[in-house]
Amino acid sequence: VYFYSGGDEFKPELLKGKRTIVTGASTGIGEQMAYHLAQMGSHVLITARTEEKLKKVVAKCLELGAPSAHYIAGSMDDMVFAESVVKKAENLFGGLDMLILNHIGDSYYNFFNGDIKSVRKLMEINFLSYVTMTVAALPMLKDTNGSIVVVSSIAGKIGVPFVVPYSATKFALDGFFSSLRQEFILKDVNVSITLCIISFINTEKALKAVGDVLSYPAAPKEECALEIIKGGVLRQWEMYYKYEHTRIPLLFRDWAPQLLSSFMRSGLNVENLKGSNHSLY
Ligand SMILES: NC(=O)C1=CN([C@@H]2O[C@H](COP(=O)(O)OP(=O)(O)OC[C@H]3O[C@@H](n4cnc5c(N)ncnc54)[C@H](OP(=O)(O)O)[C@@H]3O)[C@@H](O)[C@H]2O)C=CC1
Ligand SMILES: CC(C)CCC[C@@H](C)[C@H]1CC[C@H]2[C@@H]3C(=O)C=C4C[C@@H](O)CC[C@]4(C)[C@H]3CC[C@]12C
Repeated sequence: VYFYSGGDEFKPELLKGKRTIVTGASTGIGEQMAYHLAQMGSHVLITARTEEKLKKVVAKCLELGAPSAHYIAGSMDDMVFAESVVKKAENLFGGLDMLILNHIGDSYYNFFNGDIKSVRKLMEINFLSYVTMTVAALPMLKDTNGSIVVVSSIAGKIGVPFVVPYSATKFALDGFFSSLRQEFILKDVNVSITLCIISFINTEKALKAVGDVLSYPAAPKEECALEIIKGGVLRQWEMYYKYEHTRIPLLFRDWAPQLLSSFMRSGLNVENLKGSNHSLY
């Protein structure tokens, strides 16, 4: 099994001339994915809310060698907007090879505050918009035997404290896309789905959010972005980054969940949590 499954090798040429969408690409891992794709010669359409940042990312993509780079600004809590991103790709490129779903709405790193409205909103941004874009892009992806890449988290596989609503949206993605993958196989739909399980990454937002609470190393966003793209191109069902911070905890999850839980809690400095968000308890 090891030898026969390890045969595929990633080559940057595989992305030359491919037409891609990257969501949440104004900052963080999404921005880095856009740069990698540009360097490898892909056409990119990026999206997020902040137009000024998107403009700068597009300019850098063109500098790096993207044959074309465009942006569309808007918020993913609006499903009409989510759909319009896919339509824009159709108008610009006349087709699509890879849909990279990466954006997330703002979420706090603290005890669950009991605010249901914000849970619903996060579900719309982090989950429903992914579903909406997938449905809209499916006809084009079927034509090209393309790929869907869904960026999730180790917090979408294991219950981690202080990210209650966020974790729920990421678990939902696993349920939806892993089930959909099975149906694609049954229906001979040759569109790959790669679920990305990633651990703590050094993006500005993440470092700011966890502050002094986590004594845990953050991995580099540039490398993470490249590994996500590789996973998508190689049509892997799941990709893990960093390997040791995702695969090993996942091994413990099913066999020693309480040991894993206590290990996770032991690395936290709860007294350093920001503000007083403890109203529910
Ligand atoms: N960083 C980490 O430690 C980890 C990250 N991940 C996952 O990696 C992915 C990228 O994370 P990361 O790079 O850290 O995130 P960032 O916070 O750096 O970037 C989030 C992106 O989403 C955009 N965005 C935010 N709100 C909305 C909205 N309402 N509508 C549309 N776009 C929006 C932001 O741009 P704008 O504000 O302009 O809209 C930005 O481009 C996410 O799926 C995350 O869950 C997983 C595990 C760990
Ligand atoms: C399994 C254990 C051994 C390791 C636990 C690692 C924990 C502490 C890591 C793994 C996933 C990480 C979170 C994440 O996925 C995304 C974000 C969004 C960002 O905007 C703010 C930071 C946040 C909440 C990360 C916080 C730290 C988390 C919980």
